[in-house]
Amino acid sequence: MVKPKTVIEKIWEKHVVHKEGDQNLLYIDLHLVHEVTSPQAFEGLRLNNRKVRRTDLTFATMDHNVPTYKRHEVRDATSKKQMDTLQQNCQEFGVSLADMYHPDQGIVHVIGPELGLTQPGKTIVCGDSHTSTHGAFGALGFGIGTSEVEHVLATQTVWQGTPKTLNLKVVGDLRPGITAKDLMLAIIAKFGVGFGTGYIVEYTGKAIHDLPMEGRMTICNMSIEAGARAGLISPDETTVEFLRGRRHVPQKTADFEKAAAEWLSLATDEGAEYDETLVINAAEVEPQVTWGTNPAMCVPVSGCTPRLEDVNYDPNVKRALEYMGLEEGQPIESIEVDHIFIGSCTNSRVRDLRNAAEIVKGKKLHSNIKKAIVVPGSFTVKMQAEKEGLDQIFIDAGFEWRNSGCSACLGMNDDVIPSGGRCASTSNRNFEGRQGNGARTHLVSPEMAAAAAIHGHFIDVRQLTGILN
Ligand SMILES: CC(C)[C@H](C(=O)O)[C@@H](O)C(=O)O
Ligand code: SF4
Repeated sequence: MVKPKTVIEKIWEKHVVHKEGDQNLLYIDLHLVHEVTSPQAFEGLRLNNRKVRRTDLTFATMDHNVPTYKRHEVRDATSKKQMDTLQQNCQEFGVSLADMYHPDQGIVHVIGPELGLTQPGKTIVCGDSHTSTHGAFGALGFGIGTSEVEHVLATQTVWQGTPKTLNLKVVGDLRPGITAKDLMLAIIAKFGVGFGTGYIVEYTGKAIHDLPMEGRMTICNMSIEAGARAGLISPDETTVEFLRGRRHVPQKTADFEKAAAEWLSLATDEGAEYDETLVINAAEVEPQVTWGTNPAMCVPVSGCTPRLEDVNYDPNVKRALEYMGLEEGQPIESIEVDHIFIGSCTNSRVRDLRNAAEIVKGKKLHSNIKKAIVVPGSFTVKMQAEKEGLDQIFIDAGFEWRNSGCSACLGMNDDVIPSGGRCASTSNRNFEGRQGNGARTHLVSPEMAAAAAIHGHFIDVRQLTGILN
């Protein structure tokens, strides 16, 4: 009998082209490039007189630094330089680029799946930690450093240590009104920011496979916040249907069906073993809100910030509460916010925007809110959302409707939260200073961000939708 295998083992084995001890040289099927982590890599090629080995497997976009308000107004000199450099490098090395005016432009982890570049079974790298997002498709997506970006550009391979595998098993069903973001925040809150260290995580269980691709991307995206090397979900019919008809998948029906059959065969076999298994019950998950400065500092919206005596006077908790300007034991619902950010590679796809718009529709921003922005993950998302009239729903409520990019997810462009500002954010990181010096970030789902926008403080969105009274 053939030994049952996980999707991780199946993809891994197909891509190891050379081994030295514990180190494996992996062939890379797709290399995504952005302006921040590529300049030195291209410079390295230039100095060594090398070419990009597979320009056909390399795609670049501008996302981190692009202005989302007025496209042509790049105020920051470093941002401008990085974008100009990417433009020149792509031209010189023959790499296709979606620059900030290109219809395919968007956050690198949004456009890969959107264009059908991301496919099951592929090894995908990018000089960006959230490359794990692509794992939603049953692909192995790794974030790599700039020197590795150079290595992949030159050789289309990368060195990786042999991974350990972890089964993050989600039992039970998510209750109505609970999102993939809540589930992932609850997973990190339960198992900690280090549970994935050294592992490639596969998310399994019915609740995971019931999620649409957007929700799966939200889950896999945040694997990195738990220290995982990658996170993925076995491909299934939902994966196949999402990809059907996209630009880079086989176009003829017969060819697509053949590819789809191969993709489905990659799913983890019944009885396959993992190095480690963790279990969470989806039915216990409530809407989540982070109160601290890492994603595990998170509680249900009905909860409170920790009491110091309950956490042994943990200095990290104390410091986080201080930075966040919160009291110990403070009810989450009493926390008032003044900024709202709906966007980032975690939650900026059309479905995310639709879900937020549903909450906002016909309402107005609360007077506590100084600024609320909606930043579509890509130009394509923006166009689709506008076609559906979502932009108008947000604008009527008092939100700003922006152009696509990473925006206020990180303080690398003009969209920063001011010092002392408190933001309900749909992004993935709440580190000190992440959204700007002294800015305070609370990670939530798009629905919860929308609810906070209307009420000026955190509130269980299920109260607004009639799921809870
Ligand atoms: C700028 C880039 C290297 C960085 C990353 O790797 O994740 C960014 O995308 C982030 O989210 O902090
Ligand atoms: S949206 Fe945020 S997390 Fe995603 S790639 Fe951009 S900066 Fe990184």
